[in-house]
Parts: sequence; structure tokens; C-alpha cells
Amino acid sequence: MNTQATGADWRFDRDAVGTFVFSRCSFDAQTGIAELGYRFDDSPEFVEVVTVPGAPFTLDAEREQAIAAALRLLHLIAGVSYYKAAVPKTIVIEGEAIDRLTADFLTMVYENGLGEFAYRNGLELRGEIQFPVGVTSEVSAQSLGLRHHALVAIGGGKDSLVSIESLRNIGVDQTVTWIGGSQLIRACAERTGLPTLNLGRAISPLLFEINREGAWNGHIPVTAINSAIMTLAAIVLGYDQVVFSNERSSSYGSLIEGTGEVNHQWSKGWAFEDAFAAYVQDRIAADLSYYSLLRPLSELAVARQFTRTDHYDAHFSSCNRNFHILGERPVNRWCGACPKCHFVFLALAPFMSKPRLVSIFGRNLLDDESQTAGFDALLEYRDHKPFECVGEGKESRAAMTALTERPEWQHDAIVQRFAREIRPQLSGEDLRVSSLLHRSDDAHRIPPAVADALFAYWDRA
Ligand SMILES: CC(=O)N[C@H]1[C@@H](OP(=O)(O)OP(=O)(O)OC[C@H]2O[C@@H](n3ccc(=O)[nH]c3=O)[C@H](O)[C@@H]2O)O[C@H](CO)[C@@H](O)[C@@H]1O[C@H](C)C(=O)N[C@@H](C)C(=O)N[C@@H](CCC(=O)O)C(=O)O
Ligand SMILES: Nc1ncnc2c1ncn2[C@@H]1O[C@H](COP(=O)(O)OP(=O)(O)OP(=O)(O)O)[C@@H](O)[C@H]1O
Repeated sequence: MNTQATGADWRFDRDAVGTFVFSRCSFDAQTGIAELGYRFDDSPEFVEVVTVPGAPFTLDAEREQAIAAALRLLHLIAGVSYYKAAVPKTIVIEGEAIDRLTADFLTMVYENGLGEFAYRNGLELRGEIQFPVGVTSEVSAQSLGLRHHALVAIGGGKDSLVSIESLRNIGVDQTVTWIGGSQLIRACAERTGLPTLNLGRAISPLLFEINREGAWNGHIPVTAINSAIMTLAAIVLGYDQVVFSNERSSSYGSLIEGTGEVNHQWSKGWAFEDAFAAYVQDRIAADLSYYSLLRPLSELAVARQFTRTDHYDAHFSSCNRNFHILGERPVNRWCGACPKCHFVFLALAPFMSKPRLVSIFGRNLLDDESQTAGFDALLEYRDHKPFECVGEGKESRAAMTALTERPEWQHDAIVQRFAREIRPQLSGEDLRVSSLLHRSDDAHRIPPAVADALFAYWDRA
């Protein structure tokens, strides 16, 4: 960036940027519009806009204070999209200063959430991201008397639909909520027949401009941003639960030789959930619970649960190519060639009839030799687990092993090749799907009353 120039003269040069500035944030209760402002040095302001429908909102003083805290958290987390464009050495927070606890939490989110971004760009960010601390400590949050009601995030794929159906079955009041303009997610949300809420999010168009001008680019912890948006909305609307559908498997990343673990899904993992939920209860609203309903389950257990109803077969998709802000989307919801398509096909196959699965995807991915490399990566065979939201290698190996024993699948090209070439090398491993379907009851934040009913429901189902 040419730091001498502003306004129309301004040009982005990522190597010349010295400072990333959190310039301002605001929420207007009359319109439901939140604005989040950022700058590099003296650049024009990058403004992200988040909208909570249903305005005007009438708020008492305690709720206003909680909204200010939730808004600031959102401002600080959503800054990751802009910060990454230049990863400058200095971070400045204009306006209200933050304390050590907040700074440490943000450093954790940025370092880990940008782990894949740093690895792919050959950058070293660990130890480099310093949020300025300006006050010794901040006030603890109070209980706001929030109403028992869950804002449940829906992403258009199988996971959130499993949560929504589980909550419906145990009688938890819920609003099915999504962020952004995806028509696919809208169709799934409407298909639930439950109350829905669509939160607006518009990234600053300037970000797309500087991307074209050579900004650093790559993956960001989008679930952290979505979590902060949902938290703001829950406080505005007066609800006591924000529910995500992040499974146990998402806490495990890709093991890269010479680098270690890099987790594409870091902000879906337990470390983020636990820290974010604790921060929200400590600093925003003591009676707001943020949790993932599926944390005790593996991807395979979620897939099995999904197959219990065919109500969403013609509507859902887990293929992330549907969710680009810019660019093309698959014609029939499943591109059939990406890691998510490969994994979801494989994970559902042990639990679903073959005709049903093939009709969902419109083709049989396991009988297509051109997809061999994609499945190899899932199996962690001659490659690492893809940077995508897919299950652990052991889950893919167990699912594939199960298919080698099923007459309807065992003759398909990819399954045959697994049986011939890969399975003999796995003789020491427990390859039973049943070993991966257990529920882990220790690391989760599901409120006790919900957990009791939920586990009883899952045990019955
Ligand atoms: C849909 C998708 O997978 N997008 C990823 C892709 O972005 P791409 O450039 O191809 O297109 P757009 O999504 O349209 O984004 C345009 C640019 O906007 C920037 N950006 C976007 C969203 C945002 O929140 N912040 C941003 O800065 C970015 O510069 C884009 O270039 O590749 C990008 C680079 O690797 C990814 O960052 C895009 O991922 C989206 C943020 C996204 O929403 N992805 C989810 C489908 C996703 O990956 N979910 C993960 C959850 C992981 C987590 O820890 O949260 C998952 O399912 O595993
Ligand atoms: N646009 C969105 N708005 C709100 N929440 C979202 C959005 N996209 C994803 N999520 C949530 O983020 C979490 C992770 O998304 P993910 O894509 O793994 O889930 P999914 O779409 O429900 O299922 P699948 O893994 O099959 O794609 C889920 O809780 C999902 O509901």
C-alpha cells in the first residue's frame, strides 16, 4: 500500500502496510444494522455490514451494554478477513481498549484460525500477532433474564439438519438461522417448517478489490465469525442459546509432514467452542449458552443420524462450492468432485441404501476411477487429509472397509481398489465402523437439561 496516498489515490501494496486498525463499530437498534470498520494505515475504511431483521428493537440498559460487548467481540473477530490481506506487524484498536484476557483470546483465534492460511502462504504468524492491551481488566457480565429459546445455525448440509431434528424431537424451542444470501440454505431452512431468521452479512467490496491487487488470501475461521454474529443476534432478540452443529471430528486437523497439525476447521473445533463460550458468559451475558449440539459425535455417527429421515434428500447439500460469494456454483447442488462430496458420499454409504444415495448425488462417486486421488486423501493414503470439512482418516478407512463387505458396493472401482491395495496395509488398525459411533460425553458444553433429553433421544433412535 502507498501509505502516502488516501481516497482516490490510494493503492494497495501488501508489503508496505505497517498497521491494521480496528477503526469503529456501531449497532443501530432502530434499523438492526451493525457496521464494522477497519483500515490499513491511512487507507479508506473497509466496512462490513451485519443486519439483524425485526428492527426497531426496544432495549433496556443492561441489554444495550451486552449488545455493545457482543458487537465489539464481533468487530474484533470479523477483522480477521481484512487483517489477513496484509498481516502487518502492528495492530491498533481505536476507541475502547481491551484487556489481557480479550487479547489472549483473540491471539488464539487469529493464530489458529489462520493456520491453514499461514501454511499455504509460507508465512509464520505464531508469536507475531500482538493485540494491544490497554486496560487491566473488564467488567464481568450479568444475567439478562434471556428467554429459553435456541437460535440454531443452519448451513444447508447434513449436520445442522441433524441438530434441528434432534432439538425438535426433544421439544426445544428453536429458530432456524442463517447468515448471508444462500438460496440453498433458505430452501433447507424453509423445509424444516420451523420459524426462520436470515441474518445479513456484507463483506466490504474493497476487500475483493485488494484481493485482485495482490492481497494475501486464503482460509479464515468463518465459524468464529458466524458464531459472533449469531451471539449478537441472540442478545438483540433476547434468546438464551446459540447452537452450532460441529462434530467431534472437527477438532482434528490435517497432519502435514514437517509442519505438524493444521486444522482447516479450527473454529469448528472444541478449543474454539470452549474458549468462545466461556468468553461470552464471562463478558457478554452470563445466561447465554453457546454450544455445539453434535460435539459428542463423530462424523460417521452424524451421518448415520442424518439417514433416519429422507425429508431433506432433495434439498440439502454439503458441497461448499454452493457457498461462494463470488464465482460459480454446482448445477445440481453436488459438484461430485470436491473433498466434501467425496467424504459425505462415503460417510453416508454404510447407513443408506445405494439407490437413495446415488439419487441424492445423481451419480455413484465410488465407481468413478477419476476420483481415486480424492478418496486417497480422505484415507490419508499417500496424501494428507484435505483442507476441508471432512472426517478423520480413520473414519474414512472404516467406512470404506464396511463397503468392501457389502455386496452392493464391493464391486465398485474405488472400493475394489481399496480392498486390493490399501486395506492389506492396515492390518493393525481397528477398522470397524461400530468403534467410531460411540458418544463421548466428556468434552461438550450442551446445557445439562438439553443433554439428558438429547442423549436419551439418540440412544432410542
Ligand atoms: C465457499 C468457500 O469455500 N469459499 C472459500 C474460498 O473462497 P473463494 O475465494 O473461492 O470465494 P468466496 O467464498 O466467494 O469468497 C471471496 C473472497 O472473500 C474473502 N472472504 C470471504 C468470506 C469471509 O468470511 N472472509 C473473507 O475474507 C476471501 O478473501 C475470498 O477470497 O476460498 C477462500 C480462501 O481459501 C476461503 O476463505 C473461502 O471460505 C469461506 C470463508 C467460507 O465460507 N468457507 C466455508 C464453506 C468453510 O470453509 N467452512 C469451513 C469451516 C471452517 C472454520 O474453521 O470455520 C468448513 O466447512 O470446513
Ligand atoms: N451461512 C451460515 N449461516 C449460519 N450458520 C452456518 C452457515 N454456514 C455454516 N453454518 C454453520 O456452521 C457450522 C459448520 O458448518 P458445516 O458446513 O460443517 O455444517 P452443515 O452445513 O450443517 O453440514 P455439512 O458438514 O454436511 O456441510 C454448522 O453449525 C452450520 O450450521
